[in-house]
Amino acid sequence: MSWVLDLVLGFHNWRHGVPKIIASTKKSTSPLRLGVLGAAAINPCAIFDPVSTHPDVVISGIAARSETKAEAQITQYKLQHARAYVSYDDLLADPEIEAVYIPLPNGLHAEWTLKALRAGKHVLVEKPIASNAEQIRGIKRVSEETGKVVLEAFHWRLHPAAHLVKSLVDSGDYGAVQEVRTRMALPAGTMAKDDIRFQYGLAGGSCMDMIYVYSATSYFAAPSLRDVKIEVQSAVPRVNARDGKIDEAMTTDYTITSPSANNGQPVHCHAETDLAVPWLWGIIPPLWEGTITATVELEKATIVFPNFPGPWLSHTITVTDRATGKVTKHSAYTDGPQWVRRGQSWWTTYRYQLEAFVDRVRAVQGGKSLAETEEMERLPLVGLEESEAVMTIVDKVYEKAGLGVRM
Ligand SMILES: NC(=O)C1=CN([C@@H]2O[C@H](COP(=O)(O)OP(=O)(O)OC[C@H]3O[C@@H](n4cnc5c(N)ncnc54)[C@H](OP(=O)(O)O)[C@@H]3O)[C@@H](O)[C@H]2O)C=CC1
Ligand SMILES: O=C1OC[C@@H](O)[C@H](O)[C@H]1O
Repeated sequence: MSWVLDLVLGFHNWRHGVPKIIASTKKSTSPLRLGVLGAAAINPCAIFDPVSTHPDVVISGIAARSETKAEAQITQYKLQHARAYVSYDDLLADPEIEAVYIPLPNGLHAEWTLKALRAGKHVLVEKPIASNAEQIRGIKRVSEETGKVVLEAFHWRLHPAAHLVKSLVDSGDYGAVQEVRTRMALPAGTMAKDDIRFQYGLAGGSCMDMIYVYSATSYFAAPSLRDVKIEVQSAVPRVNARDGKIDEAMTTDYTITSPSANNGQPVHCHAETDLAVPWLWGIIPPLWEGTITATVELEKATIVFPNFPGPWLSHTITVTDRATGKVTKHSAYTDGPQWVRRGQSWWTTYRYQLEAFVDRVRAVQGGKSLAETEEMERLPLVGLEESEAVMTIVDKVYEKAGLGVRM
């Protein structure tokens, strides 16, 4: 999967002249020193590329289970400030490293986030941040104890396009939210059969991997996720042939009820994930099934946000008036209600994510408490409360489907 992202990113960067921008980016005198746990396939797109244009952060090290693998990434991506570490523990023990990015398999996220926090590092951890909501509560406690930042890599949530849709939904101009539908699917064969996503022991499964669908429904269904009630009405899995505990696909219906919105009435949500859409007649790859969309039905309009996890590539958000059928189009690549006057049209969702992470770490290093940074305006973030609410949906979906909460 990650090779597809690399290819798309290469094209995007070429189209926007990013190589020249990278070459002219000057680092600050004391940039944030970031270590990476694992020479994962996602690293180039999700962390190396954004770091290359951020003036205040450098990759200082990569740890891998094999030193040669870490060295190979350092060489291939010309990470001139980085050194290879022979183990994740070694990297965490290095006092020079101030923050870490964790792109390990899902089942290792909580364990290494806790170890990193206890080693005094700030943490940017891949989605899903943990295997279940209980683990997130543990992360929250240790983050508060240590005063270190933890950000789940819900990169799409930090892009101006997501903020724009949220502001349209919450504006009240289109009435109350009635339903939110999301879908994410990939043709069978996109991932190898033994990919981490198909391994129960590593907290795999389509709901875990494509958790964006639950992140989006909850973001748009309620103005805030504080004190929401989540009830899952149905969760229908298609299980993996090699492992009956792995949901290769899942179709879910649930409600999100917010005490402070919609007169306390539940908002219906429908989410679909599929990591392996079967080939047509077993011979034709269903490329048309690579669909990723979020649709918000409001009293007076329907808002469609196509490719919501990757709006940096290109997007057109449509608002269709229910009474007249009139369609209004929107897009946002910079600025918006949260970033105000910040960003560049070529910034990826991962670049916005890094901006948010570094901003927050710098605020904490500058003497602000975690709670104070949460209150700071103009500091977009995805808080652990939101991570917990999203994971609570996933836990309840797995319980309803009879597959058991991930461990
Ligand atoms: N934000 C996004 O757009 C994306 C996010 N992701 C997320 O990133 C994470 C990694 O995904 P991806 O890069 O595709 O996965 P990879 O399989 O390429 O990377 C996982 C890394 O985990 C390490 N690892 C440690 N223990 C194990 C183990 N027991 N089995 C397998 N690997 C192990 C390996 O590191 P080493 O051997 O180098 O030590 C490996 O490099 C996942 O959580 C996924 O959800 C993935 C793709 C896109
Ligand atoms: O963006 C993504 O698309 C496909 C997934 O497998 C991947 O992990 C995810 O983050």
